[in-house]
Amino acid sequence: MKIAQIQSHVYSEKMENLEQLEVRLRELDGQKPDLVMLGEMFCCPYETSLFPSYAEDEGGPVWSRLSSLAREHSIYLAAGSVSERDEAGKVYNTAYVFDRDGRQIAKHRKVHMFDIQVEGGQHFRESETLTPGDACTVFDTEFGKIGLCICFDFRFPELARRMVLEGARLILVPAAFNMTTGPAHWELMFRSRAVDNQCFVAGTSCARDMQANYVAWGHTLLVSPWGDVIEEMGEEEGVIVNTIDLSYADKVRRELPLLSARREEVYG
Ligand SMILES: O=C(O)CCC(=O)C(=O)O
Repeated sequence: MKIAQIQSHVYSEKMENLEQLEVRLRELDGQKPDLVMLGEMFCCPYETSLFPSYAEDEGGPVWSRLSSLAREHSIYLAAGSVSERDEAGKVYNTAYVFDRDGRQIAKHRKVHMFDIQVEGGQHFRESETLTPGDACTVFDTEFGKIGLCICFDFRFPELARRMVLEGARLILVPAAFNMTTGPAHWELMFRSRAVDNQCFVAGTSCARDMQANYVAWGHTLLVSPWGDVIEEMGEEEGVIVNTIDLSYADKVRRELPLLSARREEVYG
């Protein structure tokens, strides 16, 4: 499976982000990626006050464009996350995945709200304007099952474990760590989840913008089921493309049988 991760700049003009994505996808065509992945809130500046005004219904203009792009390029498009509004007017941080025909095959609403207050560091309160989702998301592809969650969700090992128990051998995490938690926990978290769950993990961030209200850490990365960083970017815009074989997760699980040796009765 060839996976491309796009670390893009976030423009405040929503549709400009889609235009840039189109350019990137055309550039990527020659490499024939199977799955293309984007960062968290890739078409909305990461600010709680902006989430409601950027929000669209499922099926709205951004959704439709993403679906068409997946079909035109014949790719699985894990379209980072976007701001979604439901019929009741509630707003969610939502990740959609489209298949090669542009059909939506997965939808994950961020379950854990990113409400933190680090003394002398990052403050953020997603719950000011967002509503949490309440589901664990795993979807099927021609390569097997893939798990999906959003940024802060991945700090909760229980969620990743559940995805893996439901068959995921790759977990996609559109994310946006910051200048406080990025250097401390970004790579550590991805490598820990990969090692514990013996699966590939792909974390895709937007590029760093020092002018933005919330400064993203960047460092889009891909980690193997053995915990090796296959590739990690810096903070700039760009794309990484890697070929992975999900059956490698089976090999690691056979050789170092952690998942099968669990003792649920002891853990309670
Ligand atoms: O967990 C972190 O440090 C960052 C989380 C975050 O930025 C998010 O959930 O969007």
